[in-house]
Amino acid sequence: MHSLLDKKRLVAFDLDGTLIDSVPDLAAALARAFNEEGLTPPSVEAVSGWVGNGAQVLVERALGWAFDVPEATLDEALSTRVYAAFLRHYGDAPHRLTQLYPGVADTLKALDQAGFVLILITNKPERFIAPLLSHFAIDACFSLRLGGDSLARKKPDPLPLVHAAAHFGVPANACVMVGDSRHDIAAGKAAGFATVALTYGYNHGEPISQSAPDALLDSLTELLSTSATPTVSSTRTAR
Ligand SMILES: O=C(O)COP(=O)(O)O
Ligand SMILES: [Mg+2]
Repeated sequence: MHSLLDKKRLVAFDLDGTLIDSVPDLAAALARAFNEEGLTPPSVEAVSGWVGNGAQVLVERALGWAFDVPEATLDEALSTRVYAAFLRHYGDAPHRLTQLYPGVADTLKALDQAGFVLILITNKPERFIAPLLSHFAIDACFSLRLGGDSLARKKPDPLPLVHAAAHFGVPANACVMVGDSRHDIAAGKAAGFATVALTYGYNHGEPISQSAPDALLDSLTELLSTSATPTVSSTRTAR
């Protein structure tokens, strides 16, 4: 196991950009919603820069781009309509193009078998969690699943993390947050969790190292390998 997991009991995982590469389906649903309004859909790459603060913010960022206006000045009726259409289209096809990142299923199973409490904390609406986890056959690993609308506040607020730790009676210093975006690392630090960042996900186009996580990994499988000898990734950790 990675040394960061020493004496840890609970590991919280982010979903989009950490366990699954979901942007192709998010972009496809957005494209359908935009087409219904006669709007030009954004590229998949643009969408990857807007993921991280939940579905509603994603739609607002996309509309802000389409009209070249600040999101706060968007027409409310249009935003509401496009958001509803996006939810409908995404719900129809949440895993047509989406893929599990390499090594994810085996890593989760190994951590589960090693006795860690595994939980999922995503900013995605809760309704999409179950179909995605069951499609990729990783649902049984998680003892708790929280979406962006499950509690009063979502990441970067620490509330879902604090809630999960309290739910299982695990002190924060025995918990780890694993994610791909600055919102995961900010929430983890604010909750008193150790933080692990993945370099391959979506972080608004910025290197996640800027968030100074406790560990920076290029693959989730590195959680299973001992880090007693510093690796290329772990030497980057402290910055
Ligand atoms: O829905 C989003 O914007 C991001 O979801 P995540 O928290 O699983 O990365
Ligand atoms: Mg993410």
